[in-house]
Amino acid sequence: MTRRISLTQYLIEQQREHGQIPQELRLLIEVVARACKRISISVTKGALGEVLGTAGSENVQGEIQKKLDIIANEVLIEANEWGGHLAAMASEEMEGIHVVPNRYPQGEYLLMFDPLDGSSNIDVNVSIGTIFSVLKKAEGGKGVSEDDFLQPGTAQAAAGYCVYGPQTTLVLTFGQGVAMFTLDREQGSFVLTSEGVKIPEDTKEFAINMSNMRHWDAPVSRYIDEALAGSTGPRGKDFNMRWIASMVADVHRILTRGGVFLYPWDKREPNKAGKLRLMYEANPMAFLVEQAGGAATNARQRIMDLQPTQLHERVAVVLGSKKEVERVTAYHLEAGKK
Ligand SMILES: O=P(O)(O)OC[C@H]1O[C@](O)(COP(=O)(O)O)[C@@H](O)[C@@H]1O
Ligand SMILES: [Mg+2]
Ligand SMILES: [Mg+2]
Repeated sequence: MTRRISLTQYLIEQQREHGQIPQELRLLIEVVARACKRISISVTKGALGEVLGTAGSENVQGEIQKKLDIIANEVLIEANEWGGHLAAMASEEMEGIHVVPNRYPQGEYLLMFDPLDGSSNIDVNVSIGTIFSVLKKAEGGKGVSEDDFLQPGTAQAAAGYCVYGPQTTLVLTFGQGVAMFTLDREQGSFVLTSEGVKIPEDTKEFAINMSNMRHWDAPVSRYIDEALAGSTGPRGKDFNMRWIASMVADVHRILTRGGVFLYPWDKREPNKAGKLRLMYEANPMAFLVEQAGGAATNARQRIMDLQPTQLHERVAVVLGSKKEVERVTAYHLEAGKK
């Protein structure tokens, strides 16, 4: 039975008793959690809060922005910029970095986020979320620039997400395991509901957008064909499929009961490494999944080892139950081509 302590208590415990997190980082996570609470309130209001629908603008990736994409981005920036823990922020929804204005105290951390993940699910009342990753600015050097953000996932000081579903759940790692907190709406606080989260090594459940099948690379088709062949095929067991189309909700299911998630490179846009973003989606999720005993690759290499070359870099993603991720990766390495 998990101890029912608040997020604040948990963080203080990590800081004081286990010496795992510096005070600045603890306070930063508290602010992010507060912002997620505010986003959760907006999400829950739905049509009543006039937060549904498109905003009539495009983000830097050329994607139509939903009202909630913009609201969530603003909430995260406003909540974090005056706290004194950050040097700068970067978001999927903004072209350049957002440097903490001079009027506020400057900190040494860098915060990256996908303010609203699963945008296509907002209007249809399906789970969506916020994904975030924290890096530390390298010591020395004046000011802060985009280059400071270009650190591999292994450098993350913390990562997490908040999923806005039937429950609002905050999931966190500082590199010492994964903890989950459920929002108690009456108390207005996140309460620890699961510690030492572990993803089973084996699974019988995969998540992939099957409508892209004709565009897949041969190793992806091989893996899915074998799974679909079920108990009479080479895998000797029946597989189930799930695709929520909110990475945050698909990863939450995998952290909860196992499974494998794939958003592979495909032939639609051959020059694009993948659909998902390395800094705002893949790295934080890879950190969480590895901390829960799973694995995360771009179908060839460990995601967290990749050296980013640009803020909005895309990447192919295979993550979840370790043995399945190893299998998909091995099929790609065997094939030896993209
Ligand atoms: O439309 P598709 O191909 O199902 O893609 C769904 C994927 O796109 C995403 O929605 C991309 O994230 P955003 O909504 O933040 O742009 C992922 O959450 C999800 O896994
Ligand atoms: Mg996203
Ligand atoms: Mg998004």
